[in-house]
Amino acid sequence: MNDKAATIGVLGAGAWGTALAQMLASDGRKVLLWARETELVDEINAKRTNSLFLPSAKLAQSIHATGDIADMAGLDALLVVTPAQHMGSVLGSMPAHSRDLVLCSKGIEAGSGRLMNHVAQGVAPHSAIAVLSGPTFAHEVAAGLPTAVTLACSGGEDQWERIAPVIARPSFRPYYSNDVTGAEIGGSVKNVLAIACGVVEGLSLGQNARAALIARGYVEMLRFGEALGARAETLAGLCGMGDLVLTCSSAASRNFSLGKALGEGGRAEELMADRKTVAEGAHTAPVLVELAARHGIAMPIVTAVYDLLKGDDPRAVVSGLLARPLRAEQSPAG
Ligand SMILES: NC(=O)c1ccc[n+]([C@@H]2O[C@H](COP(=O)([O-])OP(=O)(O)OC[C@H]3O[C@@H](n4cnc5c(N)ncnc54)[C@H](O)[C@@H]3O)[C@@H](O)[C@H]2O)c1
Ligand SMILES: O=P(O)(O)OC[C@H](O)CO
Repeated sequence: MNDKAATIGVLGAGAWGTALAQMLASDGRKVLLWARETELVDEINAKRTNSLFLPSAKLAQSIHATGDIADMAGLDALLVVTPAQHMGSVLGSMPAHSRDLVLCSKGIEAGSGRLMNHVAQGVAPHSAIAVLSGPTFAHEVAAGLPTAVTLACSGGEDQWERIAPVIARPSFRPYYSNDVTGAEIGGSVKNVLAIACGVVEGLSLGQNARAALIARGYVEMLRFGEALGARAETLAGLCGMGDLVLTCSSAASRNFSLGKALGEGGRAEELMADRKTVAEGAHTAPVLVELAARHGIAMPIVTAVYDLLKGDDPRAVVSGLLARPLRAEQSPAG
């Protein structure tokens, strides 16, 4: 595939899909953007805005929106940017084709416990899967601010050489990895930890507590990742530690802000019902707790987030975390 001639599309016109389309179109390249909402297709094509999910951006002329997923079928490369729980159904509704699928969602499928690359490979067996993940607030990428990501390619360096030039831009810099599992686990686990950091903020527990939570949460990410075959060096990179630092320190994160509202006394059910945007950590926490139990891995912070989402009192959950037995920092018991 010649990178200038490669045709590219984005599946999903939430904040992140729209920002990625804008980034890809920043050099004038044509980008086809599939939106689930009919009114959004019309708005993007007529007004060059996405008032539902990314109101801050004025979209490039070379982005064309479609509501017909069959239009995406013949493209060389597709960035898949649906909420994690809907990736299987959206990809499954598209005609089969052999192409590069770059997965940009961060989550684990509830019920099956599958990572997104397994979900995608199940419904699109002829595609070559890659995972794009890292510290990436959509509004900053749409504004052209400098951003670096991990681009983990299941097809190794051949796939990287094919897709990196199609995706990279002067202010959007992918780094190569072949650790697809690590790239996915970093992005999925950090969302749950960001909720925990938001709770710390909502309860006014201070900066020390937040730093402790980031460091101890990272140990949980490492422990879980290594059990599932991720490499520690991947989790130390952009898609793990990089994204953890971003999301755990900014109220611009939907996960952090959900946690903050929980810490301030909001009820999880009501907070979730009011949202039109996705806070993936709330969907990932229950399945992560299940997987951790299945693999015999201690994840006390992830479990605490799960308890909070079930409606437990935040102060009681924090007291429970602090009351655990004292142990060595590297203890597998958490
Ligand atoms: N927003 C960011 O800054 C950002 C950055 C990196 C990764 N991500 C990840 O990208 C993924 C998409 O997030 P987003 O921020 O673009 O979403 P969003 O919260 O802005 O928008 C919600 C999206 O969910 C879609 N949706 C709702 N119900 C659906 C259904 N039943 N079937 C299919 N789609 C449905 C909507 O069409 C819309 O695209 C998530 O996994 C998220 O973690 C987001
Ligand atoms: O707003 P959040 O919490 O979904 O985070 C967005 C991105 O994942 C940050 O990298």
